[in-house]
Amino acid sequence: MPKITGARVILTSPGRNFVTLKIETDEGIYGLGDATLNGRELAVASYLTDHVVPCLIGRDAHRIEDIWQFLYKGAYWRRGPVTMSAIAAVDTALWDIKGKVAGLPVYQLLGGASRDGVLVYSHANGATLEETIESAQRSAEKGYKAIRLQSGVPGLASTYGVSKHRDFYEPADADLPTENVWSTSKYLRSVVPVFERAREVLGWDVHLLHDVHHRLTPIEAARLGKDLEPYRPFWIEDATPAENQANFRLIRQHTTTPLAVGEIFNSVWDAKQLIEEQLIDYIRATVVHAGGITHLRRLASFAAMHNVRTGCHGATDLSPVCMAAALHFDLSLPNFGIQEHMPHTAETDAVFPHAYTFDQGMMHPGDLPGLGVDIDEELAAKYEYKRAFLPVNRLEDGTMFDW
Ligand SMILES: O=C(O)[C@@H](O)[C@H](O)[C@H](O)CO
Ligand SMILES: [Mg+2]
Repeated sequence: MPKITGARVILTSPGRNFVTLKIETDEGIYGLGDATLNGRELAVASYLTDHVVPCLIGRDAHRIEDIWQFLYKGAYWRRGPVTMSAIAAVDTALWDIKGKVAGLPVYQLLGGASRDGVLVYSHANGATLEETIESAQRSAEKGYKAIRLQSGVPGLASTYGVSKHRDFYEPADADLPTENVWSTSKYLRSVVPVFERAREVLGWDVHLLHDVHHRLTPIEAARLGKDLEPYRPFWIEDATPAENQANFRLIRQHTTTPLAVGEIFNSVWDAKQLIEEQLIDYIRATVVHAGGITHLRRLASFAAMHNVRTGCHGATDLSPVCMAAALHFDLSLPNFGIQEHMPHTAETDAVFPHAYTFDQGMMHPGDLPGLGVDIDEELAAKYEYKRAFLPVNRLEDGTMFDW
């Protein structure tokens, strides 16, 4: 059995912050886990270094489930994004080690491939409708079969999903939170024209998605869902905040537009009612924020019983280590739906060399033993951690709102 001899946190910021856990064993094999919690990175780093690493030394690295239960039950204070991201990093690193010891890619340990490749969706952004459509056309030319459309809202200076950099949306770049201004009525008027134009230009063979980013009330979301029905969106995401899971009942009663939620969830318990009552179609939880591969499998199995498929979060606030883990998970899962794909910068890819590939709108985790992703520690050390926040949002009268 591989015995854990050391574990440490590696901070790096090749354009944005990433937290990585590296677990070493006496057999010279090591594993990696992503522990990045966008905007709160150091909290997870400390949780790992100060409270988790000392408990790992000397343990059998093969006992993934037991270590998961030890960290979850042993914390006493259960769940929450910091705790669950820390547990996820350990869990992911242990799957990586198990794969390397077995000489098999992680998806083989999860039951083997359930499909040839993983359908991914890209981001199309633009300050105006026309810019967004052009961005979507570039995605289609790259081979994407599914595209998320986010467009600037006429009358609002800036909004979620719209970037100053062409085709690349990266919100967490401010030393203190940037303040955006929001108007629901202006937004609601702007969405349908984007979908209408996208169908005219891109046709019907491509899946179109949209992220509402928790900004509507249930009745407003119901209206948007109905208005978008003629354009057959693949989903609308985070239509309303989900702390109160019953919120989704109202949306569901009014529209057949598929609903996705859960990138900010960290546990199966965050989605219990949503799944049991079949209030959603896609669950967005992913490896790093939802307790690792071990917990995400549990969530996906539960979802499968209620016709809910997965649609893992895959923005650039998750490192290539999480992306690799998500792809192994996606490939193996019977009730996989879609995977978000927001390519990392060349700087990030150089710090995290990886075996996963993109071809014609599909991704594959590759066949290297373990996760097939590494970290170049020398290069990583060149990019120092830099404090960064996500933006906040206020209504036009100054009221604090959901971002
Ligand atoms: O669906 C998404 O990719 C987004 O909601 C981002 O992950 C979020 O804004 C944090 O950067
Ligand atoms: Mg989202």
